[in-house]
Amino acid sequence: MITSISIDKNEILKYYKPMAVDTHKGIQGHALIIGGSYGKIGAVCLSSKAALKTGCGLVTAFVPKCGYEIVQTFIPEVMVLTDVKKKYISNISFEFQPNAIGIGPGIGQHEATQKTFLKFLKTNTIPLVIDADGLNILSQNKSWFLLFPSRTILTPHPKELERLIGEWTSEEEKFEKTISFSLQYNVIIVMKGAPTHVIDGETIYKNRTGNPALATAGSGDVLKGIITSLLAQGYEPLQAAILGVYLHGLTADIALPKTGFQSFIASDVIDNLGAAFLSLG
Ligand SMILES: NC(=O)C1=CN([C@@H]2O[C@H](COP(=O)(O)OP(=O)(O)OC[C@H]3O[C@@H](n4cnc5c(N)ncnc54)[C@H](OP(=O)(O)O)[C@@H]3O)[C@@H](O)[C@H]2O)[C@@H](O)CC1
Ligand SMILES: Nc1ncnc2c1ncn2[C@@H]1O[C@H](COP(=O)(O)OP(=O)(O)O)[C@@H](O)[C@H]1O
Ligand SMILES: [Mg+2]
Repeated sequence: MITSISIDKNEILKYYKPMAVDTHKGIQGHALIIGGSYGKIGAVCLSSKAALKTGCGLVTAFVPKCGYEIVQTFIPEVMVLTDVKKKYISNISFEFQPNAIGIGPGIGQHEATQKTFLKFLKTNTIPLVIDADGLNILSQNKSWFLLFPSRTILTPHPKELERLIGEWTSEEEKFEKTISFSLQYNVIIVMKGAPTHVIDGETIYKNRTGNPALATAGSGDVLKGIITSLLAQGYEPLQAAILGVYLHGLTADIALPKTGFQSFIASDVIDNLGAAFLSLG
């Protein structure tokens, strides 16, 4: 039976954990953001900065070599690992244990990237968020769906969703197909849109924050960083998805009187995360 729940402040306060007084960066969670390709390193910069500004203690970005100085300069608080290739990722490898991994922003669909993504999926056991070209690669290789770790979070926009589940002819059918996908693979689907819905099997969570100011390049990359950060901090995957979309939308609601719809950009999401957290009390 389908259940519908609103994502509002009441719902969020069931999950939200203020930071403990005696915490330190070592227990605040370490997020790994894997992505980027020549011309799309910005997606990783936005995602990584959003992850740090959402409260995880450490963030590492894994990018092709051309991204090294870009990420280090954009956000020195983030650590950077590089692939052997200059313009795209060909061999995902890291020698530490992150608490959550977000993969996909700006990663492209180079054949070598697809290969290393498959190898990564076969061995990875760390909580995972997949976005953007990570989803597009999967859509081209549907047998890989069986490799999702249980409770993986997928964050498709409508076009990415269509590539994953196929076309729909009505809103009702879109929800039916997304629910079936979530049940079949035991994944949580953040169906981005206006508004965004989080689908966990037959439970549909409808977000109540956000506005058209979010229709701007990179705002999904930022959302992915926020959700990965919450996952790294120990939130359950469903809680991380719900709290993430709520905070993301709230930043746009808070900023709107200052920026208007048109001049709000993805960095404004990041800049308003502090105010969004403060509004939770
Ligand atoms: N600064 C950077 O480095 C940035 C890097 N980025 C990276 O670029 C990569 C490609 O990502 P992408 O989403 O731009 O391309 P893609 O998957 O072809 O989808 C585009 C098509 O989807 C549709 N569509 C989208 N939203 C929709 C909606 N709400 N409602 C309905 N339809 C919607 C729309 O289709 P149309 O309506 O035109 O048919 C549109 O043409 C990815 O890795 C990402 O991380 C970007 O994040 C930007 C900043
Ligand atoms: N009109 C709108 N109202 C509310 N949220 C929106 C609107 N348009 C876009 N968004 C949000 O902005 C984000 C866009 O994500 P995405 O398309 O992946 O952007 P990008 O790939 O450029 O980072 C999603 O979270 C989506 O829900
Ligand atoms: Mg996107």
